[in-house]
Amino acid sequence: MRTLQVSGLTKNYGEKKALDDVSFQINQGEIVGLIGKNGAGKTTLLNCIAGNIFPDAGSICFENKDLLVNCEIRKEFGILIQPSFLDYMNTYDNLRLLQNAVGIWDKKLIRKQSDEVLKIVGLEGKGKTFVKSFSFGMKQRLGFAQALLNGYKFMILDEPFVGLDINGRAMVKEYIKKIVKEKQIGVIFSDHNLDEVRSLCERVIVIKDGKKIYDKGLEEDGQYEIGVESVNQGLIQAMAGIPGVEIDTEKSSLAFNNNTDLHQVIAAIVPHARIVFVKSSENDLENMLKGE
Ligand SMILES: Nc1ncnc2c1ncn2[C@@H]1O[C@H](COP(=O)(O)OP(=O)(O)OP(=O)(O)O)[C@@H](O)[C@H]1O
Repeated sequence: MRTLQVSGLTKNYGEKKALDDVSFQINQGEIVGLIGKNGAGKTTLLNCIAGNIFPDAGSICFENKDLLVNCEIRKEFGILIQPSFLDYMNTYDNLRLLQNAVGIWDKKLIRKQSDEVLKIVGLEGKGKTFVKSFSFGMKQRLGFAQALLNGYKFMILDEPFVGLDINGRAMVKEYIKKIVKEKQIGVIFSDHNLDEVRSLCERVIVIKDGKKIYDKGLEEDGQYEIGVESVNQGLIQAMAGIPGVEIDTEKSSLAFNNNTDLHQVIAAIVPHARIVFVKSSENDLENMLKGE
């Protein structure tokens, strides 16, 4: 299993604790969004995983191998963190350097792979253009192309949508979903916008002041639980007509998420059982981010 395991990650910059005992796991085929306000520690965390920063404590393992020792594993990671290019080289040459770094020297293969990723990111025909003439958004697209080139096993993307227009954002999202499905790689990406994150992933990690304060699947957000005095046959039959409602007879409760209409469920319960409580974790995440 290609699992990324981050344990007890801590990084200080002098007195400043940029990361404080952060632990989580990302499985293959999983896209995880990393959210937090400015200065929360997102880039530091991604840089530690990418090997650009050495943590003060903790471990990062991939496929059960310690990444802090086996650095070469990262050659097969697609990384987009503050993309940097050699401005005096053209697009092809910038991509070629990365391919050479992972041991690809075959010129035909290099050109084929480069043309493929340039097409994906909408820079088709720009292979011979010097990078210094690129706009910020075009550089961001090229940065994503670089990440795609080496993203065989895992992808680390720091604010991949910054500077991209609507088409660019849609392209990045579509392609991330596609490769995750096809190659079953894991992806962690950071962003400030919860809607953007929701549209791409199923799980969100929130960090605040270097600490992980939230780590849940988005489907767990917006859950309802209704307690009843007792679960009877009439209630079971009534709930059978409403998709998404799970009945726990032992706890005398019903659980469903916000895809199911709360009022419809309550109306269906009332003729059969007395409601004891209604609990909602609706939009925990949204509330938490507002409260930051
Ligand atoms: N090289 C550094 N030297 C000193 N402090 C640093 C350094 N890099 C980051 N920091 C501090 O560490 C904390 C975390 O920074 P980081 O860049 O990881 O946050 P972030 O969540 O990525 O922020 P943003 O959303 O603004 O990009 C911040 O307080 C920042 O000022």
